[in-house]
Amino acid sequence: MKTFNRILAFAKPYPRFAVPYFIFAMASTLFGLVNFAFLMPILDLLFNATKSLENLTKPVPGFNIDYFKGILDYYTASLIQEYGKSTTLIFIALFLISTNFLTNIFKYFSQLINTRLRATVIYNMRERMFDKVVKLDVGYFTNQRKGDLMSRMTNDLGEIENSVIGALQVFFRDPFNLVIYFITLLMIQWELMLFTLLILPIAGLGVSIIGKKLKKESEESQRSVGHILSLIDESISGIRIIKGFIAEKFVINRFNDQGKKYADLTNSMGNKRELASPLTEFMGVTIVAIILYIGGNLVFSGKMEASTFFLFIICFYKILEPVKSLASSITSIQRGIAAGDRIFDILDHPVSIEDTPSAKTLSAFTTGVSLKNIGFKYEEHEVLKHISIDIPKGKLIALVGPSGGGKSTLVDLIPRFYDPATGSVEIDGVNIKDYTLNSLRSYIGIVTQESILFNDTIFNNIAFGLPNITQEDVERAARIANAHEFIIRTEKGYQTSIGERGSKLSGGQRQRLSIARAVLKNPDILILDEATSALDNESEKLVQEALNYLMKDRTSIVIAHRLSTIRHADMILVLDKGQIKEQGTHEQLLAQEGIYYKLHQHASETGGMIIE
Ligand SMILES: Nc1ncnc2c1ncn2[C@@H]1O[C@H](COP(=O)(O)OP(=O)(O)OP(=O)(O)O)[C@@H](O)[C@H]1O
Repeated sequence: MKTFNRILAFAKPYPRFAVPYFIFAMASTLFGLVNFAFLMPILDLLFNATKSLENLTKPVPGFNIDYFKGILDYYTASLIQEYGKSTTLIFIALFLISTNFLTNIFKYFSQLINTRLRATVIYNMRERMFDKVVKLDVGYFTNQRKGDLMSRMTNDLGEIENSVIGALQVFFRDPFNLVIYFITLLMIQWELMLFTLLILPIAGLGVSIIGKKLKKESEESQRSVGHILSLIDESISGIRIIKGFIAEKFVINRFNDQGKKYADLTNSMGNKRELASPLTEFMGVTIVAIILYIGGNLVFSGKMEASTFFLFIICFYKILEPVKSLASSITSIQRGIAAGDRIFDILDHPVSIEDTPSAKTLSAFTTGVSLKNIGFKYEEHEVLKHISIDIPKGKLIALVGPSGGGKSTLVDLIPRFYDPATGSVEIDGVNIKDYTLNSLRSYIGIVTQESILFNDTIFNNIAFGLPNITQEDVERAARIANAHEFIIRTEKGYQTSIGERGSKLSGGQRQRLSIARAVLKNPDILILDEATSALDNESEKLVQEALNYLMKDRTSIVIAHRLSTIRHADMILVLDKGQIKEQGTHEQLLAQEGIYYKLHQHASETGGMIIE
């Protein structure tokens, strides 16, 4: 129930939906009831049971069925006396049509409110989820979580849209209908009504058992969708490797296994879900049969009029409808709640890297960045140990070392993608945790090994996230990054869309766009993870030139793979197994004939790239 309430809370403030909905639903039900009431005089007319006006007096007002029936009898008799039976039938039929029209028009209005409620809740939930996902710590996003996250943001929300909000409609509308019909039935024949009231809960029991089973299966099935999405994502992004390794059969089998699991679950859930409605209907009809027997005998013995009994039966049927939909809602809501739980799992996930209450704005960078006795673990895996580095402003620091040595982890600590377990990162002597994240990151530019581009225009990829950027600004950055020439040769220039992850561009072009983005941001501190894949000579030259410009006069920390970059570095740090093993300039390190010396030897033989 807690999850249900939390989902509902996305519709706040409630009165904007509840008040108009209540008015329309009430009007619709009341007109529906009046509509049925007109069936009584029609039946009396057809069966020739209408009393004549002389035998009738205007009924005394009161809140009971006799009064309403008395009124109908009285006016029907008056109409018959004045216009004859056939014309009276037309009148009543016209009343029937008008009340039915009103019933449906109000029903339609109430549906409109529901539709808006549904759209609002889903819109708000999706927005809140995306907001949260973007704010989650970098460490949250592992590969297996990607598909799961996508599944929660699409399927689980869809599930909520279909089940919970659908059920909400039923929960709002049907209890109200039920009460009105119950009151009417009580007014018609309370003994008969009390009897039915006793039997109805038995019908509900089976349904609630089905609902509980469904919730468990539903959780499993949503997890399974997450796996399926991960597999699709992995296979599409890795299609070259799959084909290259002739691994199609392997991935197809893996996918089919997961698909089969999901199909079995869907099947089993469908079997249970579909049982709810026929089960209640069957129970309902059994009860109607009993009522028919008891009520019929009341009519035979003259204790109840045939038309009144008819109204009772119709009202009872009317009750079955909401009971049935309430029953199926109880089952479908279980799936929605399972989906809701998965969504709240994300919304409630703690974010550990955020501004402290006393965080200040970093407003100037004057002396340098220092890492003081840093230690870091990924869960239990110790990755960095006792790292201390001073990076004076304006210097270029190259990080080299074997793969898995901890280079990427180390640079991730500077923009606070992770916080160190021990020690501190300081800017101008102040722990970066004392600065606001936004101000800290506004001083840092990042160029990653794989160019991270988005499915948007070239302009938007370069101006990415920066406010008030003009065409001139973007062009200037692109020229500096050696990208302008190729951009203007594309179909729509800066307005050309580059496809998903920049798939319509070459590797070198992608790199130059990421460099242009960093040039435009003009950060004081640059973190650069040099691409390891070699480009052709021409492209390599263009990229290198662009990088050289980008690093000029900045404080740069480079995970370096190119000897040319490393040679220019003011200081080279050799990181191995999480520790700084060697430190110095190119010449100093070569003279030591240690790890750097070996890496350099190897790189010289393989064409200038230090790649382990
Ligand atoms: N998200 C993570 N969760 C758990 N362990 C991780 C994670 N990221 C990296 N590691 C581990 O931390 C160690 C250091 O990884 P890191 O990526 O920092 O090394 P690196 O020197 O940058 O390597 P490379 O040059 O290959 O990129 C590795 O042993 C790696 O397996």
